[in-house]
Amino acid sequence: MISSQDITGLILAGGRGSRMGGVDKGLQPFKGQPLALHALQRLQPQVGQCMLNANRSLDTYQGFGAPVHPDVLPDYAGPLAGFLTGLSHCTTEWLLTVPCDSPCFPLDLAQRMTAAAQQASATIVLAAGPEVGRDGTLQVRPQPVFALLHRSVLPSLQAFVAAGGRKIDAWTAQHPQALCTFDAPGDNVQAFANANTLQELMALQKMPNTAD
Ligand SMILES: Nc1nc2c(ncn2[C@@H]2O[C@H](COP(=O)(O)OP(=O)(O)OP(=O)(O)O)[C@@H](O)[C@H]2O)c(=O)[nH]1
Ligand SMILES: [Mg+2]
Repeated sequence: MISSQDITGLILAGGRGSRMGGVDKGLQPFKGQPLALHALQRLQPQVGQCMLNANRSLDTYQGFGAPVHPDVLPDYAGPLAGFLTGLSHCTTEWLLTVPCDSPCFPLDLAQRMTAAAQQASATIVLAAGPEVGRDGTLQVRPQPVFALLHRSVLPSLQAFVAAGGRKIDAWTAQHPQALCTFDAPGDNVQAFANANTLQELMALQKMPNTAD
């Protein structure tokens, strides 16, 4: 069994936030506290230790009480740059990533992701969960910024990004991987709701079933 102590949680807060007008998204308030702090507090009880990946306002992120690491790659290379940064600083067997802008993620994320890793003997597990499709219906889709990565995949990720690779699925496809689906009865259909714009963030705050 994989113990929670074998997992380092990583909050991804290193993006441009362009759809939010270029603000530092992790610092935008959600229910009275910064999004990234909210995500950190939701992940901390699930794992042995946590760290934050951010590229701006590093002093503010430092104040959240977990180590802060800016991207090891320049120029906002995307979420894989966050994965690479996290794996580069990870001293546990596993790294579990969550984005800062989906503050309602499952409280049993780590437990179910590690169970999926063991069941499939996978070195990479991606979450899958409901999302509102273009036709307005809920569809279960991969949520690839929610990733459980075994530390052994670091050299492969280094090589992939060094060759210019930026797409998460193109990289994960190179490894034994599993999908962990969060669509059981009782699972929150809003668990992976994502605030990319200020309007989406306001809507997320007003949703009734997003409380901890
Ligand atoms: N470290 C790092 N993380 C990133 C980067 N780009 C996106 N992310 C993170 O990946 C997750 C998903 O990002 P998006 O919401 O698609 O992108 P964003 O940059 O936050 O916002 P947009 O610029 O509006 O796309 C978020 O947690 C981001 O913080 C990057 O260049 N570096
Ligand atoms: Mg997003």
